[in-house]
Amino acid sequence: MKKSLQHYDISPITGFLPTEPPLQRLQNPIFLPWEKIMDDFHELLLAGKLDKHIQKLPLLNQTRLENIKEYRRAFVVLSMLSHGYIWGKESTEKPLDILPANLAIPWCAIADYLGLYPILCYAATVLWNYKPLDLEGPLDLSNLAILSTFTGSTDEAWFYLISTAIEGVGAPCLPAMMESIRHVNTHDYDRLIDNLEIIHNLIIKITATLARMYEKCAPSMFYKKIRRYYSGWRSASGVGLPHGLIYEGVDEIYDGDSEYYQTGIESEKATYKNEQRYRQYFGASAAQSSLIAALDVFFGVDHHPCLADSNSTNDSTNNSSIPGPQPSPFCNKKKQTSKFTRTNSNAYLRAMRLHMPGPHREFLEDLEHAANLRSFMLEITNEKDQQASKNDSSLAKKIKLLQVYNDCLMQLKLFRDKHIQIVAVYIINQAHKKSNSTMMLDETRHNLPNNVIEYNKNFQSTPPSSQSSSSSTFDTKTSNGLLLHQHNNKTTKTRKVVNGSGGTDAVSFLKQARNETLSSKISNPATLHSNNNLVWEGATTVEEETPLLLPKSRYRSWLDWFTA
Ligand code: HEM
Repeated sequence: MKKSLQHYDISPITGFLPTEPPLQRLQNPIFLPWEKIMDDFHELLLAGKLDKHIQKLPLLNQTRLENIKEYRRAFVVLSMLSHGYIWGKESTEKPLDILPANLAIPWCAIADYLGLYPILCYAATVLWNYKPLDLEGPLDLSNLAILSTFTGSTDEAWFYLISTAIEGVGAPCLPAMMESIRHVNTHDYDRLIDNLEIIHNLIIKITATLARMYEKCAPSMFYKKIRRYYSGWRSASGVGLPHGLIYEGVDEIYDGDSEYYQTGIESEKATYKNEQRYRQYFGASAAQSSLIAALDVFFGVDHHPCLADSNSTNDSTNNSSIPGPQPSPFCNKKKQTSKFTRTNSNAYLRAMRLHMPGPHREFLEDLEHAANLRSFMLEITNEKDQQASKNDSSLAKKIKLLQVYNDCLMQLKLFRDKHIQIVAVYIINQAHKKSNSTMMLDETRHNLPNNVIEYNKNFQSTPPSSQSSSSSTFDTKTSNGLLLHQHNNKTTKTRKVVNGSGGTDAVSFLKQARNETLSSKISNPATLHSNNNLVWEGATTVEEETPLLLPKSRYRSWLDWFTA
């Protein structure tokens, strides 16, 4: 890459976390009214008085913020205040759909400055929301504290800090990626292998950090108390914001952001047309982590459209959550116009990039162009009919390189496996517990946890992706086990989809991302012949863990695997 990591606001030491710890408080007395509410934030939420205090806030002039650290702190504060204001209501009350101007105006301006949307995001909860206990200490769980939370609980702090620690632990991946790109260009196999091994070990540490989620964040606490606060206002009819949110004083007529608008399904586009003053944004999600996205781009993991992209225009007709071997024609068409689709034609993941700080998003876009590892791997493994002795050193290096490349993908896949287990425990199981107990959908519609959307043939609302669902579609969905619960009888057909914070059909989407990681592995093209010679026969991608030097006949194609 031509530009340095620093150009993208990335540190070789701290990665996407800022080089200096985030500001704990805005010191300029002008901003005291914001910080004062933050001082009593949990208490005000608990007492149900946050909205009254917010309504009395003066409109502060955000142009008095002086540097990036202040802008980031202000963004964290306004994100917390705004989400507290919208989602802090008693569960029986309908959320307000207008954000008052004293929050909306500065929040939008600050978001603009940071290259973000005015909505809570990963940067606000994870990247700019921690303090190291010891300034000289490591950025890991032994040395991190949180700055702001909604509930004041250790569970919520831990939930954010796991991601902060992942960013800290995984930070050295970034210089190693840059090095690797250079070594691909110079065909320096040894150094390339060294750097890939570094990344491989770091992904193992990332997964180990993720697995510590269970230690201090209780699933029920997460599900019942924490999660509601970081919901967005897109596809939010189930939680009482069918049109989204009006940012008072910002846009009397909102004409929509074209890129964001492109990810909308037809019905939402109509909402934009008729209710132009409403904005709709996805809520916060660790899917907005630039680190995990960078690993995908670097290794060339292709993400395809899926059912979970209920916001993608083509997906309304595609009920399969299994990725096709190639991006759909829709995506190829989009590739010519959108800069986000080179390896990533999944509308939700693309939309998540729009919720990353501007420079980090720019980094991913440039990395899309610079990433050369996968094409290099395919190039060398596709060299056909190279015959060499078993001890040929260049062939041995190629085999080693292929092995370490595949091992990295395997670790990324194991990260996703662990993540899916966590989602099952923290969301799916919790949603099922909850729905088995009490819920009467039609009477308490907005009390529904925002991740369970129940579609019933007799209700007016229809599933986003299957308005003409046939029973076979329902059957396919039911095969997801925990994810979907289907109940059929003569008069009603109901299905429950457990959605992610972004409104996606969570487990199908996550499994797809996991499978796409695995299917990026490249089979070893070298076959050991009876004359003790290795023959390099040209590779295909593989979908299962396969030891090197297996005869090619033992590899299964994606199609075979799927059919099986
Ligand atoms: C209790 C902990 C967690 C839960 C319940 C959870 C839940 C989810 C859900 C439901 C999704 C689907 C999309 C969405 O709704 O946004 C998702 C996506 C994602 N999450 Fe998490 N998550 C958790 C922790 C983490 C952590 C710590 C990371 C690491 C930084 C992470 C990284 C991702 C990524 C990268 C995606 C996009 C899909 C993919 O690339 O595989 N998550 N998560």
